[in-house]
Amino acid sequence: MVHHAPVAVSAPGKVLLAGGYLVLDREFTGLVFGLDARLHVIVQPIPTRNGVTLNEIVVQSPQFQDAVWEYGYRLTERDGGMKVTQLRVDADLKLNSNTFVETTLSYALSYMSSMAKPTITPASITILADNDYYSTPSDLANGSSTPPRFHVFGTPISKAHKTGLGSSAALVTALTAALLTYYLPKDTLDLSTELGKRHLHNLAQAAHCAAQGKVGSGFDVASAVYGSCLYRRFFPAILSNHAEPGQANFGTQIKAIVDESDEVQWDHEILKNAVKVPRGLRLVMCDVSHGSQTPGMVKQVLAWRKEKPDEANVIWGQLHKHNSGLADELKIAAECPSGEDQYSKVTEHFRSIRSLIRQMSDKSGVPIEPPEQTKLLDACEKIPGVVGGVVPGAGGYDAISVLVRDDPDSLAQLRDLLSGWRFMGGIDGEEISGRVSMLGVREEMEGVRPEKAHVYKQWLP
Ligand SMILES: Nc1ncnc2c1ncn2[C@@H]1O[C@H](COP(=O)(O)OP(=O)(O)OP(=O)(O)O)[C@@H](O)[C@H]1O
Ligand SMILES: C[C@@](O)(CCOP(=O)(O)O)CC(=O)O
Repeated sequence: MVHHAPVAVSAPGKVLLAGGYLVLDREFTGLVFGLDARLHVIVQPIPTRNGVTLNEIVVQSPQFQDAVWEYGYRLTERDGGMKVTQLRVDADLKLNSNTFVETTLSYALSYMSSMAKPTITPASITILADNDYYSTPSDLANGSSTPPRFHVFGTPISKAHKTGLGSSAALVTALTAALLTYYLPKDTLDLSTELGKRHLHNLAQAAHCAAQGKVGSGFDVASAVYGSCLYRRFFPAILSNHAEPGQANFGTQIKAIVDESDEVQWDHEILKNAVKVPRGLRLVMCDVSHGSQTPGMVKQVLAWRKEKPDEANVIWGQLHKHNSGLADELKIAAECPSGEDQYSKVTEHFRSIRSLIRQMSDKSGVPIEPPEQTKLLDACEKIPGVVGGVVPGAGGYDAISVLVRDDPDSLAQLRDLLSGWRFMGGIDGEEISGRVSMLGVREEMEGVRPEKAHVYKQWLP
C-alpha cells in the first residue's frame, strides 16, 4: 500500500469590504480581505481499527457534537468520476450529513482519479476552525479567561452561531488543498506555484458552487485561495452545465474545468497588488449576536435592478467609483504616507459608499444598511481613531466592519462602545435584540498555506 505522509493546510476567512452585489456582475470588482481566522484541515493515514473497510475516508470536526462523517468511495463506470457515499447512516442521515465535506471529497477525488491515477488510500481527516468563525460563550468573548486554541463548542455545527467569516469557502479550499497535497506528487501539483493555486481555485470554486447549490460570485473561495485582493468574478456558465459526480463524463469534465482545456477557460481576475492596508490601521469585525440575515436579499436586489435598470445602474456606477476609490486611496496611504490628514479621502469614500448603500436599500426595499446598523456605524465613526465603517458583503443585521487606528486607545474606545451597545431591530415583522461584540480577527494578506501537521497533534484521533 502507498504510504502518504500527514499533511496540514489552512485557508483564511473573508470580508467583502466593498462591492457587495456589484461583484456578482463581471463589469465590477469586489474589495475582499482575507482574515486571520483560519480553517485548518489535516489529512493522515487512517489509524487501524476494527471495522475500517477498504476504501474509507473518515472526517471529523472535534469542536462540534456528532461531527464524524464516514465515507466510502469507488470509481464509477462511464467516466463518472469517484462516487463518494456516506457510510453507516441511519434514519437521521439528513441531520448528520455534511454537504460541503461530501461534495469536496467527490470533486477532489474525481479530479485526481482523472489524471495520473494516484492511489487513493484510506485516510483520516480532521477539521479545526479558529474560534472567531462562531460566536463564543461570553467568558471567551470578554477575555476573562485565556481562550483555548480551538474551542470545543459542544453543539452540533448546525446549532453554532456563525459570525459570517466564510467558514464553508475556507473549509472547501483547505480540504481541497489538503487532499491534493496528500495524494498527488509535488511535480504533478505544487500549491506554491501560480499554476498550482489556479488549479486549486478552479476545483474549489466548482465544489463550493455544487455544495451551495448555486453559482455566486465566488469572492469567498478566491480570497481563501489568494488572500486579500481586488476580485473580478468568473463567467458563471463555466460551472452551470457540467455533469454531477457519478454521471457519465463527469471525470473528463471536471479535469477540463480545473486544468482549462481549449473550450473551458476561466476569466476571473485576482489583483493582489491593488489591495493594501496602511501600517498603523487595521480592520475590525463586529458581530451582531442574535442578528439574522434576511433570506433572499440577493434575489430581491437583483430583481429590483432588472425591473429598474436605469435607477439601479446610476447607483451601481457611483458605488463602483467609490469602491475603487477606497482601494486606491488605501494603497496610496500605504505606499506614501502624507501627514496627519492622510486618511481623509479614505473616510470620504467610506461615507459615500454608506450613503449609496442606503439609497440602494431604500429603492430595492432590502435592508442592506438597516437603521439599527446606521446608528451603530454612526456611533463608531465618532470615535477619533475610526477612519470609516460599512456593512460588509450582503449587509443586513449580521456584522459591521470598521477600519481603525491600530493603537490601544482607539481600540479600547471602540471596544467600550460596542460592549455597552444594545441592538434592537425588526426583521420581517419579528423583533430581535442582541449585543455586539468585537471579534479578535483582522485583515491578512496571505491565502491558503501549508502548515506543520504535528502542531495539531493533540486534536487528532
Ligand atoms: N468547522 C467545521 N467543520 C465541518 N464543517 C464545517 C465547519 N464549518 C463550516 N462547515 C460546513 O459549512 C457549512 C456552513 O456554510 P455556510 O455557507 O452556511 O456558512 P459560511 O460559509 O460560514 O457563511 P457566510 O458565507 O455567511 O460567511 C456547515 O453547515 C458545514 O457543512
Ligand atoms: C451579495 C454578495 O455580493 C456578497 C455576499 O457576501 P456575504 O456572504 O454577506 O459575505 C453575493 C456574492 O458575491 O456571491
